[in-house]
Amino acid sequence: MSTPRLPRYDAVSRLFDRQDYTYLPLKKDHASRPIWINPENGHFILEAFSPIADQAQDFLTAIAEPVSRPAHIHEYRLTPYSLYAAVSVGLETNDIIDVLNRLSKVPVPESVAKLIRECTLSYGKVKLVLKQNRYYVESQHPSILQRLLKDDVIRGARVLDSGDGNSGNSFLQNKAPTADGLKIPGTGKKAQGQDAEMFNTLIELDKDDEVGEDESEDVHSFEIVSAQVENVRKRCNQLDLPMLEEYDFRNDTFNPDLEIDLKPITVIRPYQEKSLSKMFGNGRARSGIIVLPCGAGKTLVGITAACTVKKSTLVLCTSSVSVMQWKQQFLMWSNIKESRIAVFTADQKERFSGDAGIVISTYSMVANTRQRSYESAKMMEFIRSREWGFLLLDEVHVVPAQMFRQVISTVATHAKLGLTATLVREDEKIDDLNFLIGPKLYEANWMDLALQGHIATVQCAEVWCEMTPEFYSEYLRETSRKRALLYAMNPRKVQACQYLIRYHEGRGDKIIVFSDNVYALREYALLLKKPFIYGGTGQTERMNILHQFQHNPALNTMFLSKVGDTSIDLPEATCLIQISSHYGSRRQEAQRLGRILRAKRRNDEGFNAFFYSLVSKDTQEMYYSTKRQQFLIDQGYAFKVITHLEGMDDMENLVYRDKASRLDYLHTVLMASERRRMPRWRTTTLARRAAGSLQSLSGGDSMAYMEYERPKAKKDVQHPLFKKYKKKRGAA
Ligand SMILES: Nc1ncnc2c1ncn2[C@@H]1O[C@H](COP(=O)(O)OP(=O)(O)OP(=O)(O)O)[C@@H](O)[C@H]1O
Repeated sequence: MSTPRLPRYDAVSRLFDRQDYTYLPLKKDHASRPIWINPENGHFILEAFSPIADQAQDFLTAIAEPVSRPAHIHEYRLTPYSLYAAVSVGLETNDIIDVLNRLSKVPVPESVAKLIRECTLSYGKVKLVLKQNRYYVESQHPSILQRLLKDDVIRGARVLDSGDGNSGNSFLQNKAPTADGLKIPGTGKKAQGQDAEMFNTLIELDKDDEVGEDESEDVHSFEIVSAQVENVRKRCNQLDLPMLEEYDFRNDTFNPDLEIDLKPITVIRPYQEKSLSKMFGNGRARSGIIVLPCGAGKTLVGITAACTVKKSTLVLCTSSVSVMQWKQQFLMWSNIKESRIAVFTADQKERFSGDAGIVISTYSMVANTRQRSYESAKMMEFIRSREWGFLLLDEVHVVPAQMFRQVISTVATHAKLGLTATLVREDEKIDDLNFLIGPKLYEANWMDLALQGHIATVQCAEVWCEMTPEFYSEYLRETSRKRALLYAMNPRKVQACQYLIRYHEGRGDKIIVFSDNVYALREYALLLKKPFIYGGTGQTERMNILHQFQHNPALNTMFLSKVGDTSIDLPEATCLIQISSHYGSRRQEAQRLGRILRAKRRNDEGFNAFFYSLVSKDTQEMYYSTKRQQFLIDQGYAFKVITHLEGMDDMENLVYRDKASRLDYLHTVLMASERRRMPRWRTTTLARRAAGSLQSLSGGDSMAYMEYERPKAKKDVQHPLFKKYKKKRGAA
């Protein structure tokens, strides 16, 4: 091996310190290649302005985790999970290294190639397939099955007389099913064609050799006892041979078919098609997670997947409001008969007619292990006693891993699809999803969808509001609990809110003002004479306000607590103002932005939606605000900082203009805090209490909404390859 060249030292070298990679030999034609590879940490930098950036982006999203994707330069990170996902959508070790080499300005560093080889050689080689209600461990590589059968646990789980004429001494040999006859657009030949095209352009692969490989080769398998599936899965993970889960739904004659198709008028969008092609690319249903921005139509993706599988489907959502929305969307997009859809919530316990159907419920209803009403217990028996073709899991990022385990062990299902907008990766619970549901199959780029007009273009701004001297001196004196109250109620912030509402109402916008703090929500709304909705608002009043907001031109602003973060589809809204928020939740920030991404007017010429975050200057809120924005910044949003709102101080009827009224107001705020007239509202406490009260009002009990500090990794749930990888990184 040749010795590595040393960095070239020049005038700017000191700025790069250990990140000086000028020693890496640039290829002659590097200018036409779009990727830089960091040999030390497996990060890729993509020049998003390159003519082949689109193809490169497709490829990088398939093999790596997007870290940050602003307009011109994108950053991706290679991880064992991302490589696991790459293999699960059909990419092979050599393809990955070859394509990377084609796209890279420098030869693929050996450290990176080694990681790819280590993580992918064994991944995807073993599949768990449920055929006619029997579980098979399947592989195209007999040697791998032999290796598995040397393991006591796996050998013990094997069915020795499978009853199909096979003695169990030799592997059952059969043909892998072909992808023909698959109906959803983009998952059949066309999607494979697109993939093939990309590969051909990039690596000039021989199509016959590579693309159709899976369809022509023999596969080998052995049957395992269904009660041992979980143990075998665990054991395979420990042996660095994780099993991919696939459902051969077209050959499943055991489970009755469900009559469901997309309506002819339903046209799915290209990115929805692409995400589904990752799931159904080889004619079977792969379990995994699809990540699409808020408002990009995850519901239709889930419905199209259900229309493809055409077997009994269980849909789980976070609240009873979502349950009703899913039902309505199934009826809107597909031709399913209403009698075939059943709803299972605290208020409704229906069953579908016929032998196949859809049940829509909440995670908490299905995971609940407490004493249940007679009706609920019967409904659970109905769910438990049958085999489900497809399990659709909505908003997987807010559901604790324990709840998933409960659900997954309760429901016998062949394929699982998780849907989410923000897969926050450093949370251990999110990591668990990879193995509880499956790998991430697809993640869309927010900016691309905005450019194509599928979601709105949003101008984001952080408005810095000076604390008034009275509030600030109180702030400096107080404990952190009261501090949070003071920066939320800062009179300059109230004024900014008043000003922005007036300005945007004047432009014809419909405005939602968000506050996590119910006390602040009420006070602001009452002062500015606008309606507000929070957990305690009755259903009739809530519906009335939402209806007025949508249809009454005289009502253009409403205040919403965190009950409005999800499950509220208000395409009329074009402007968001956030006055108080969870202290560091990037996820919540993204979900709030999601409320305006679906703006009806998004395709009007020059249309922009607006997202303002009001922050009290020189307080802790500034730190939390910066932290919250990180996810959106990584998606390419730029937050402008506004330090002065032009004309605000001269505005007619500006609240708290004089010192006396501000002192009065301060007194009221402090008194309110003392008397505990409001919910205890230190942010962490509020979050915990809200999980018990506000969410239960909307049927979302037990949802985890807070973002947690990264907990210590639990040894037993961590994939060994990941451990290995971490160890190596630590040692490096
Ligand atoms: N292919 C399509 N054609 C027309 N309209 C679509 C299509 N896909 C989605 N929509 C519309 O886009 C809007 C947003 O869809 P949906 O509510 O499923 O988004 P979402 O991704 O679930 O958002 P969130 O994460 O905020 O819940 C809906 O009004 C839906 O009807």
